[in-house]
Amino acid sequence: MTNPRVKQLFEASPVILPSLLQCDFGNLEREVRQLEEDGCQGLHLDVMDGVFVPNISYGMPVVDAIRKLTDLPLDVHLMIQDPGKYAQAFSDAGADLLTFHVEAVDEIAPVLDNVRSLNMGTGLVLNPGTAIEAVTPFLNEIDVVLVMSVDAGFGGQAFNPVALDKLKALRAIKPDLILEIDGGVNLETIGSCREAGADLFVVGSAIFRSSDYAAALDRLRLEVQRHDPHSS
Ligand SMILES: O=C(CO)[C@@H](O)[C@H](O)COP(=O)(O)O
Ligand SMILES: [Co+2]
Repeated sequence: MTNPRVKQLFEASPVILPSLLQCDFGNLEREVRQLEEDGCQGLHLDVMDGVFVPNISYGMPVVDAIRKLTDLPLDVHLMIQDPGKYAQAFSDAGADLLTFHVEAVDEIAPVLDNVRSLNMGTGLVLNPGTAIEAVTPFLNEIDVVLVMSVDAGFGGQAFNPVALDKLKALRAIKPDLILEIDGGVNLETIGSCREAGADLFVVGSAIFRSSDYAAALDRLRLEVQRHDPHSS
């Protein structure tokens, strides 16, 4: 891994990554500063195109604006058709780690090559209905598998435990793989995600629906610690 911010993010794991989808975009700078002050070590940015998923969020200009506000690693989750077409633009906008859905491409390998050649970390994403066999042929070529615990497209959905079996299976296949979980991760579900092997925890509602982000983050971090599979 040569991208220094991605290296920094992985070295800090286990890490909670706030998903900005539900932040106050009218006060983006204040939101980012608050998360920095609260000790966040990376940000998760959800890009939706209204085609691959039935929702539209934001694109390169917002990633670029966030890049100008912070040096934190930016984990960009592409929920778009034809992600390879936009890899250069997201690199230019300041993405550090670029993940895309296996369901969104016909041929995975050329898109991975493209992302890697742009010096971003690379990751493949699996929706709850997609089996891990869709990513297993690529595990030596990627940095992260992002396991969705909701169908991609919206924040605030309920956690689907099918993700836990996938995390466990992937961890068993490749013990040093970085595993990310996204969707419905909250105080009730984050412990089981850690036990199943997750390193990066994307959290939207459980932070942004709280009036005190710092307290919400502290409770989540404590729960991750309590369920660390490496501690006795
Ligand atoms: O990728 C997505 C949704 O498609 C996410 O990153 C959500 O934004 C997470 O939000 P919560 O499920 O934690 O509310
Ligand atoms: Co996401």
